[in-house]
Amino acid sequence: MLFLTYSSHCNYRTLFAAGSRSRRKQTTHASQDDPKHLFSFDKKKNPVMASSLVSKMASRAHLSNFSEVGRKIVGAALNYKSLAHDLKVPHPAKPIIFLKATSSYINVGQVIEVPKAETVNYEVELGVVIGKKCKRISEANALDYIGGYCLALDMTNVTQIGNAKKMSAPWDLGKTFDTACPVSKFIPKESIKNPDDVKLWLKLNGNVKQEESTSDMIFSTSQLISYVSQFMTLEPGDLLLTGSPSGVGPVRPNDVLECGLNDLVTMTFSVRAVES
Ligand SMILES: O=C(O)/C=C/C(=O)CC(=O)C(=O)O
Repeated sequence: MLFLTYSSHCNYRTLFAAGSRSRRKQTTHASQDDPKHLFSFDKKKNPVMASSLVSKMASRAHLSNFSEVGRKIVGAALNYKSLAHDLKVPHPAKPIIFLKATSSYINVGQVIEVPKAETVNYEVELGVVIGKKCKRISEANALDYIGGYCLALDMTNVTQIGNAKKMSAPWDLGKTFDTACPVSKFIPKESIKNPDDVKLWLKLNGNVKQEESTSDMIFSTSQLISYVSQFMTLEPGDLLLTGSPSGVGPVRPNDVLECGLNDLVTMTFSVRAVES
């Protein structure tokens, strides 16, 4: 059970237990949330501090479940200079934004499904988990609204996107099929000092296919958050996929994808065929 704001009914023990369970599963950053450290003040003498602490813990527990509680996944396409160079396309003048349904999330242990007669590409990406509700925020303030991060794969059905392009139709069927958004555990915001300078890599069956720093992004993390927030309210738990560097390519049944972000997280997913 989670309490998002402090109230007279708030039960520190229950709330702490929720946060603690979540941390055990999701992170190794025990020291900063060590209960002894967090509770080394007198709650009766410091009610404001207690209230703020409870909110902070509730918020962390909530965000660490972003793939269950988030209401949208917003993607940025063609956001790496290296990919634009590979594809021989100009840099977009404004971010190219698409949505993925949250039903496309899968977590480690689940399998990516690929229709037998269609081509699905892997795309490794930095995912930004929104921490606070925001609407029409400036680039200067955008990083304040980040709650944390994850490593993500923006699995993309290029057969469907090709069909959509021919009809000038939206890309949805190529971006938001079931299993199209494999994600890692939640990475606390403090673990990444600068989201515009983290290293992403991906191996397909043990061979490196993608390896790039987010410093190659065309639009920075703050530019993307600010831009998206001009059009839609971003809410806690929403995920922003920041685009994929060069080296994207197709997966086949029984392939194994392994990817990583700095030395913070790695994740592995396998691929299976399903009927088209
Ligand atoms: O043009 C296509 O067929 C597909 C493009 C993408 O999937 C682009 C991205 O999503 C990206 O660059 O991250």
